[in-house]
Amino acid sequence: MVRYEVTIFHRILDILLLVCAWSIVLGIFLTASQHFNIQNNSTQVRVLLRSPQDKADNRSGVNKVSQDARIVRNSKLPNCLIIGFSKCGTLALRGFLSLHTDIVSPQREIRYFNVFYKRGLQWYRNQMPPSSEGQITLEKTPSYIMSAEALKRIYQFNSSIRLIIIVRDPITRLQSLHAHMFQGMPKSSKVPSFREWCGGRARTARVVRVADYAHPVGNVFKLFPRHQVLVLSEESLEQNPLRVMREAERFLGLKSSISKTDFVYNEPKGFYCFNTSSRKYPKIVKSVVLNEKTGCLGSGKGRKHPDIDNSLLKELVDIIRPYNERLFSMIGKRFKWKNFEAM
Ligand SMILES: Nc1ncnc2c1ncn2[C@@H]1O[C@H](COP(=O)(O)OS(=O)(=O)O)[C@@H](OP(=O)(O)O)[C@H]1O
Repeated sequence: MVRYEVTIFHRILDILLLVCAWSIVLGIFLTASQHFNIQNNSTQVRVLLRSPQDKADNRSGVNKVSQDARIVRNSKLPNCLIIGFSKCGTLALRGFLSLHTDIVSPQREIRYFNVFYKRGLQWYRNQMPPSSEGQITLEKTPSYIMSAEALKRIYQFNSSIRLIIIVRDPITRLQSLHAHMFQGMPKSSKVPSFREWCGGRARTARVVRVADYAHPVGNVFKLFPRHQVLVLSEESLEQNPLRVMREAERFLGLKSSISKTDFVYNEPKGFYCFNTSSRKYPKIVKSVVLNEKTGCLGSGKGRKHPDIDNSLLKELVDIIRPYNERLFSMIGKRFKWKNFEAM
């Protein structure tokens, strides 16, 4: 009886050992096949980019649709951000930079660091266009600079990221904002005049919220070293986009690839627009919302600004000038702003 029980016990032990051994073999097999699959996938992506045409297409961002779907895995998180300021030419700046063969950029403002942060980094990455090794991924959300919290998040995300800031004559920025908020509203709606909108007795506080660049730029400099931050002006971008592109290329450590034939001055629009016959134009059409026929940014850019009477102008200059001076001493350069030069 005892012998019989011992035999049964040995049989059960044998079965258990056999099961264990099979589990180990199966485990090894599954890990190996997974590993093989990953290797295989990345090889697939690399092989896709191997032919000279593929490489050229990918560098210029002109990927065929069928390839796009597969290369999308290759999207990278941004290593350069345009963080502000709204109404200061941020779209033109991002668009013109997208002319560079080594820069890719999503079409929309992603607002990850201030609005959609909870969606996580994988979501943020998924918003980026595909890029090849060595290309810079550039995202622009002009409201980042107005949030100290967003700036901290950017620092935590990548403390060596490159940041671009663009500013503009603050009084023109006020006019631009007014036009943005009220132009195209139905005649029946009560639109405040520019003077009313600038505020009555509470004018200073109202105006300073828009016109003080020094405070938000100071928040950037509290976190990031100066050499990682480029401050540009809308006026230079508007008058000489090529010169601004050269400055940005140097800042990003890129060889110059944007040329004067990439832009054309469009008389009716009153701005430089993309040259529709440039070989880079198909890439631009994918990354910037524009009028495809003219190559100019849409009607939301270059609106007619409200007039300012002389007494209001003088008042605004007196309020704003000290803030400009703070900005200039902080960034170590001055911008010639016509509203302030004249007074
Ligand atoms: N090349 C070119 N084409 C069109 N517009 C140009 C260009 N360069 C600079 N700008 C100026 O850009 C201003 C809009 O700024 P943003 O793009 O930063 O606006 S936004 O915050 O994204 O809404 C816009 O302001 P408004 O003129 O007040 O509409 C333009 O003056």
